[in-house]
Amino acid sequence: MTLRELFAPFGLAAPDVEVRGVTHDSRRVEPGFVYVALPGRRFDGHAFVADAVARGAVAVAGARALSPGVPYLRLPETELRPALARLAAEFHGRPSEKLWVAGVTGTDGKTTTTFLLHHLLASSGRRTGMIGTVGYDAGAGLAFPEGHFTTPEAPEVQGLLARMVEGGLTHAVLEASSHALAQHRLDAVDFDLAVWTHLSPEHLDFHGDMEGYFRAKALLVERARLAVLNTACPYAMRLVHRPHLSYGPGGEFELLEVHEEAAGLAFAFASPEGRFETRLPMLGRYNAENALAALAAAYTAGVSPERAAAELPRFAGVPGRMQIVRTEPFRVVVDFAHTPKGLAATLSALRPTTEGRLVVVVGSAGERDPGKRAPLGRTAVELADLAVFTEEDSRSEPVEEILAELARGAEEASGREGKDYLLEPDRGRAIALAFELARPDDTVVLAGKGHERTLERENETLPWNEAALARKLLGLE
Ligand SMILES: CC(=O)N[C@H]1[C@@H](OP(=O)(O)OP(=O)(O)OC[C@H]2O[C@@H](n3ccc(=O)[nH]c3=O)[C@H](O)[C@@H]2O)O[C@H](CO)[C@@H](O)[C@@H]1O[C@H](C)C(=O)N[C@@H](C)C(=O)N[C@H](CCC(=O)O)C(=O)O
Ligand SMILES: Nc1ncnc2c1ncn2[C@@H]1O[C@H](COP(=O)(O)OP(=O)(O)OP(=O)(O)O)[C@@H](O)[C@H]1O
Repeated sequence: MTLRELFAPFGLAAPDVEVRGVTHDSRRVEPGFVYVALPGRRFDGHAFVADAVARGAVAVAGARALSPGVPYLRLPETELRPALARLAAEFHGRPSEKLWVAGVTGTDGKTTTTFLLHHLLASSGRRTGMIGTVGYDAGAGLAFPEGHFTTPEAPEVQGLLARMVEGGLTHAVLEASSHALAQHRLDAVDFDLAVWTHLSPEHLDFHGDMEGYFRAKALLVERARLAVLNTACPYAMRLVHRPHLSYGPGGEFELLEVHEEAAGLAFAFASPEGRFETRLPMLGRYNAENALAALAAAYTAGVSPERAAAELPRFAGVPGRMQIVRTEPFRVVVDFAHTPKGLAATLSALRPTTEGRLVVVVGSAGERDPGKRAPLGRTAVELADLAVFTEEDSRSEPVEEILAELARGAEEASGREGKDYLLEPDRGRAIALAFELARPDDTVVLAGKGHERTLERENETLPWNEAALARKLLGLE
């Protein structure tokens, strides 16, 4: 594509030079790129215009009075991010228009519902890609890029969608974070479907209040042709004026019975095509709700509830999210929970199907949110029977100090009797210790690392794969 073609819709005459990319980050500029300067919290992208041009940018977009020496698209500041999205989409040939695209939004459940929908579409013969917190799959299997977001910036989103189109994919499922929606990262994505899980207070520092948070999420529903809305979420019910299908109590898709078992969930659901029974190899009752959302979403793409019910038992799970490593003689689960609330949800979800004790291995990251350490320690001993406190990306902070904070929280726990926690700074040894101490019918939860592929220490970054390490220590591989 040439610069003339790319800038014409913005009313700027530009020469016929070939454009080779679009980016908002001067460090990623290569010869032939268009650089879009964005004002940020830490930097003002306009300060890097000269740098971008020196690296070979053939044009710049920005909001300030500048003479960069290459064609300059000057826009009001509020239009820069939307323009970044539009330029990236045009550069990549508007790939979302060639795909059936679903966006999944909500406070919790986005990753799980995205994976479930991807599974239902792919297993019923639709070549499907995915972009989300865990990573992306543009057709060649799941990739776990470092520093990956839930929803990447517009140039990455559009680039990945273009790879999907080139690879012959026909469907894509995207996690849509509220940050991404507010920051126009998904502006130029043509959504066929919006899936809404539920809304509860989060990220209010960014959005101001619940209303701002709701408005950001609502953008997805307003932009999509059709929505799948949760009847149990009052915020979703404010969007029923939009074309939609409902799931949840009284909805078109409804859970009829849910049984929690050691290796997963067995449930029945009502659908527009009748009642079906299925099994989901996932733990946690809320995952039946995520599955229901995915069943309704897949239905809108033409996957019958009968077919979907037959495919759910083959779901491989979400890497690092309540991932079952094995079930006997004691159960081992890897989960990403790394906040007090997340850990409480995970431990509470596992308790009903744990006949023996609940053992948790957990740590808290260095250089991040130190205030959560003591509450994490406290939650661990209040809701588990035994906690092993260990490292979790301690970075430049001494592990012992982080462990001391976790232990301090544990000591404050109500109803605590005696010593129900241990300290082992080395994560691998901590996991091995938990396995040594586990008895038949116990559940051992390895919390905090989930799908992540590195463990950060002061002077080294180790490759990490918690589920693989657990399997190795258990002699399973
Ligand atoms: C709070 C937030 O959303 N921050 C986003 C914001 O960062 P910022 O305002 O600090 O940007 P900045 O570092 O000041 O830089 C300003 C501009 O100068 C550019 N720059 C900077 C330095 C340089 O040498 N050259 C250069 O061009 C930057 O690329 C940027 O365009 O603008 C950046 C560029 O667009 C984003 O990458 C960055 O996301 C950061 C990484 C982030 O952590 N975002 C999180 C909060 C996020 O989006 N999370 C959601 C999930 C939330 C959830 O549900 O949990 C997600 O979708 O991942
Ligand atoms: N439907 C749901 N209702 C309430 N809580 C849920 C639901 N689904 C998931 N959760 C909780 O949220 C946690 C994260 O789930 P998931 O990864 O699917 O959400 P997410 O919205 O994608 O968050 P992230 O982007 O951080 O991964 C789960 O471990 C569970 O505790």
